[in-house]
Amino acid sequence: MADPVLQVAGLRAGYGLAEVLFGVELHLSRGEVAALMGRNGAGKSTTLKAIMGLLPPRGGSVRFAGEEIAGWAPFRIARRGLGYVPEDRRVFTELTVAENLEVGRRPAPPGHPAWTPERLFEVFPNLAEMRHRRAAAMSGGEQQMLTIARTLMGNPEAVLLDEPSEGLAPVIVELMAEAVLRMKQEGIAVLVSEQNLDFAAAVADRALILEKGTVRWQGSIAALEADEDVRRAYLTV
Ligand SMILES: Nc1ncnc2c1ncn2[C@@H]1O[C@H](COP(=O)(O)OP(=O)(O)OP(=O)(O)O)[C@@H](O)[C@H]1O
Repeated sequence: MADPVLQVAGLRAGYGLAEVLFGVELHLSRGEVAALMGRNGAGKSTTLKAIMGLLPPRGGSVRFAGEEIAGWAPFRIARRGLGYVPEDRRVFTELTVAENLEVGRRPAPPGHPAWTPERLFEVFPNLAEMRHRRAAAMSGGEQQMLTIARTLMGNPEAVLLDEPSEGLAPVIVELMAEAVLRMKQEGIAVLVSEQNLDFAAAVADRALILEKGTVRWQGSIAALEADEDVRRAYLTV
């Protein structure tokens, strides 16, 4: 396994009395895109929230860039270099696109070129056209793009992306896929929760399939595409 930036072992989490994750095991290598797949309710969002500290892990280990981060507060994890883009867009609706980007600005680690709005506007050309528009006047897909761009302004080493393609128009889904590939080119590792195999195949090197809070299958996207039994057993087809 090539130098994992993120290594999760035996991760358990839940809500109140409900146990949802039963020992999730996964790793993400530097500069790799991996798709966390599985049906509704399998535990994809919960896994990302538990890694990010938004839901305190009840057990297990989360190592990020060589440090144990399980139990850390989310802001501290974000500052350490792990970005998180939730399913529900989190933009400041009263601020413009450019202002939203400034809110996310944090210094880059030594030796890494910092993201600037100009570089981000190359990755997200549709945002460039609306840089002075208030976020309230953007579509859901555009707001989702802006949330990703703002996360990149924090110069993360790795990003957790929760269901980026869900409910978006096909043309925006394509832009989203391009943005994820561009992040990979820039050396950012991405763990993307995704139900859509086409989107996963477009962006990811590898897939992990969750069912009932544990990883049941993992392998290359090509292996997943070739294995109808696995897709039928664990994915919505
Ligand atoms: N805030 C919450 N309180 C209680 N139970 C929750 C909460 N959020 C999620 N769950 C439960 O945890 C389980 C896993 O949900 P999770 O959202 O992680 O699944 P998912 O794989 O991301 O699916 P989806 O695509 O539906 O988001 C489900 O049974 C869900 O009902």
